[in-house]
Amino acid sequence: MNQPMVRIEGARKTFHAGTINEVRPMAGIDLAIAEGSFVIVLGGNGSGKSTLLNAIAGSFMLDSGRIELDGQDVTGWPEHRRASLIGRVFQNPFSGTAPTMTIAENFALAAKRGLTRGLGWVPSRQLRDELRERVFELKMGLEDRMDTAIGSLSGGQRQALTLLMATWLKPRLLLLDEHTAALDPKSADQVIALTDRIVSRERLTTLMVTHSMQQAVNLGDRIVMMHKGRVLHDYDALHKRRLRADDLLACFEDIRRRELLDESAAEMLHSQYV
Ligand SMILES: Nc1ncnc2c1ncn2[C@@H]1O[C@H](COP(=O)(O)OP(=O)(O)OP(=O)(O)O)[C@@H](O)[C@H]1O
Repeated sequence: MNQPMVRIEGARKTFHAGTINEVRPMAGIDLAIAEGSFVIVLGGNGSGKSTLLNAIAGSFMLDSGRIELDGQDVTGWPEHRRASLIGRVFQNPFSGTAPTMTIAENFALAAKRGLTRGLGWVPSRQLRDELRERVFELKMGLEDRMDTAIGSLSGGQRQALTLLMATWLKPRLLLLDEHTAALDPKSADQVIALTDRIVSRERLTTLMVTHSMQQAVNLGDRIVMMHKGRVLHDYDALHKRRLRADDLLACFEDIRRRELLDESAAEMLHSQYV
């Protein structure tokens, strides 16, 4: 691999260390992601998927390890500095946009990201024209509603617009954290199709967290499977092409079976000493 877009080395993070609530969602992660790669991140609840994305985005500092983005060591960079390189979409469709502002105003703000001066939240003529074209492509009938407050739209419409906003300036890295999980099935399908279109058209380096095995087999060129704060499996494009949703389900069942065995072994050990 030439210089990867993301390089993570020996990343560790423990929350609430030394207390009864101690959790270790990053237990030593090494990962290199090539420019233009679309990586699906899978794993059970609490395996550390969102924490991985948050660590890259700089939502917290690592206990140890290093993160490089686009060839730069960003380990010590605060979140707002990394935001100039990263587009993010979260699970909650109400979190990525300003609800009382119109579609056009929200996009004017998105277009300002990374710039300190020059543009305000009043959209220019050029932005409006470009926006209308891109919103028309969504086929959600929103192109005539540019001056509607975003808060009055459905979750699916908002999430589609949030995705468009997050990718407007072609970020070096796109982070999608279960961005369709809160949507009804039809809207989720629409947003997934849009995701696929934008990511392939712009060749965006992308990490997408999902619980959907179907999305995992249909999208992207690599699957990273997390377990207990580590990368348990890493399937490259060749391997991924042969995978079916059933294979991934079987993999999850195997993890669960091993966990149950570990739990009962621990209980047996505990009962011998109590
Ligand atoms: N900022 C934080 N403070 C304290 N604990 C945290 C923090 N972020 C994550 N955790 C904990 O780390 C563990 C892993 O969380 P994470 O959200 O990364 O899991 P996940 O794999 O995304 O799970 P899910 O599929 O349920 O969303 C969980 O126990 C979570 O409570």
